[in-house]
Amino acid sequence: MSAVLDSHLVVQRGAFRLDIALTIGAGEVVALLGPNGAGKTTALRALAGLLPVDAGQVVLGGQTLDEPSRGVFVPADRRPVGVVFQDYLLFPHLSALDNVAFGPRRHGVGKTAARLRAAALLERVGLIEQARRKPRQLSGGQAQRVALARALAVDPVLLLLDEPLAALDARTRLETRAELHRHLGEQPGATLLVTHDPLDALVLADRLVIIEDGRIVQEGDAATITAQPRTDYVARLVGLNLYRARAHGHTAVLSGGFSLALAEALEGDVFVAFAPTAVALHPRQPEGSPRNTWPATITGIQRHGDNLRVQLAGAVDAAADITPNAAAHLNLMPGQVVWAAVKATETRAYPA
Ligand SMILES: Nc1ncnc2c1ncn2[C@@H]1O[C@H](COP(=O)(O)OP(=O)(O)OP(=O)(O)O)[C@@H](O)[C@H]1O
Repeated sequence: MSAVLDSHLVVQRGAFRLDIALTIGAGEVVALLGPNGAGKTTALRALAGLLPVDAGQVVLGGQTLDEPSRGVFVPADRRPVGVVFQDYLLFPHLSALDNVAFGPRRHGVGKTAARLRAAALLERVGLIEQARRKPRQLSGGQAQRVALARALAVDPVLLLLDEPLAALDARTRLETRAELHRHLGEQPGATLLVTHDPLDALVLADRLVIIEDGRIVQEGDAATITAQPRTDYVARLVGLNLYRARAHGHTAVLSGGFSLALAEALEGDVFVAFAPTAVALHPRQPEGSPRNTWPATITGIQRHGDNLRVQLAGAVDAAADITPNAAAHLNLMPGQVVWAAVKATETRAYPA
């Protein structure tokens, strides 16, 4: 796959430094994920041309848009880039149609042609009936679709989506996510999606790029990342308990000194991971089983889908998912001490 976007973004903002290489192919959707303050918005603004890079370069479709060492900088409104911001930023005084026609008009398209193009795009996102409405007369999901139509109206070589579903309620989000998936499938250019939501990333993106503190910590397809997370943030993202340890054969010694029995034999520095559903809770130490067991204090209990997620502090800090039925049996409460157990066969270990 040839790269449509070929960039190395170096941006210094006070003490924070973003330094990432980002390449996206034709028709490819990449999700940029990371904790608060990791630099996602900074990367997006640099690509949009709202913030120049301090070093590196942005090359899009073979055209250099930003390269400080050569004195090249193409401003935002002359870049073939469409942006959907988190809060949509539609012009409140313009109709849905004129909001969508705005981009083509700025790119020099005549009024009639721009409005025809806008109507075709509103048709495509299923909003032609609402074409004359002002943004305040649209629902959140409809405004999101107008924002997408507006971003697509300039035939972007690069489409940037900043938390495009964040403002929607759960139900609308589900429908809009599926619809967005369909539109992104038809988008011939490169797409970068910035999100906090792992589900958005898994549904919408071909590849995930995870950044922490301005650096890429892991990238790849969802299956690879889910199977082998390499940081705490990534582990929480994919819903796993993750530990650094030193392995010797079937035993891994965690940094706190606790020994875990592993299913596979390894040597040296490793990651050990297991799912919260693999952690069983018992009122007393379970007897005569080949399990890893340790006493733990309950520090929190939250709803998690149909189950309860129990946070445990102890020799191994972990999250455990248990059914409401099991929780009622155990009469679980924060502060209570229970025994946690994980079978060796439920653990996954891989070299660090
Ligand atoms: N104008 C600024 N001047 C100095 N530092 C800034 C400025 N804007 C942002 N930063 C810093 O840059 C870092 C990255 O911020 P950025 O908004 O890119 O992160 P983010 O990953 O988008 O976070 P969030 O998920 O919270 O939106 C943060 O540490 C932030 O404090």
